[in-house]
Amino acid sequence: MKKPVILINFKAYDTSFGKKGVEIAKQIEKISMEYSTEIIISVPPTEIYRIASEVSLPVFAEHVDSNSLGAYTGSVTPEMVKEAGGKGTLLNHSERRIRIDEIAEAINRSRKLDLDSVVCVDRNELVRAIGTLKPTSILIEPPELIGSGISVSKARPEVITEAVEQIKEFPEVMLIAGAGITSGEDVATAIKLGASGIGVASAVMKAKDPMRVVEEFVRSAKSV
Ligand SMILES: O=C[C@H](O)COP(=O)(O)O
Repeated sequence: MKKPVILINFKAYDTSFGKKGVEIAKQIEKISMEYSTEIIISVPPTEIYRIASEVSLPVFAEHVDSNSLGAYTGSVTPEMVKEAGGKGTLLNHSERRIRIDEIAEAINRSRKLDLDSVVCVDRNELVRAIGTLKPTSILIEPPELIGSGISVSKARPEVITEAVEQIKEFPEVMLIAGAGITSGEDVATAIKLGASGIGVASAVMKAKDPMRVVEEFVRSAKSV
């Protein structure tokens, strides 16, 4: 993962899958190329293969299961993500919590497969505990701000600065901030507060013109 990290989580909006999902991914790819900036997208499991085949962006899973291969109906494992063309995974998103032992197992399996892991936490108290597991990155998101349009950068800047302090114990782990990121200013503020980048969903996936939004985010991230 490269700084500034811009991670766009597709979630499960009506724009997140099928032709619309591919279309948004292609628009994001255009901006990524134009600005020579890596943009990571995390997509639903059904879309990993399709989107990874259509664009050159790093495609992440929104979640993986940590069970081993075998008789586990419905599971999506790191091995499957890798085979589908994925480059990494989100873990423990507020909308998809998993246990700490599952997080640890998923990080280790991902690492062995050369997949990046981005572990979401909802509060500063968890940064150290997750940092010791050495994921590629920790994404801190106060849950009450997710999807609110009120950004963590403006409403809870102390969450970012505290997490940035705590992550210093783990120099190989990056700290990303998310929740309610809506404007270029939100992106720039998060980075100025010390974050390595941002995670975002609704401002892009629900936008009338996602390209315009992504372009504004990238320009702001690069301007800091
Ligand atoms: O994974 C992304 C986060 O949950 C942020 O979502 P949001 O940008 O809609 O607030």
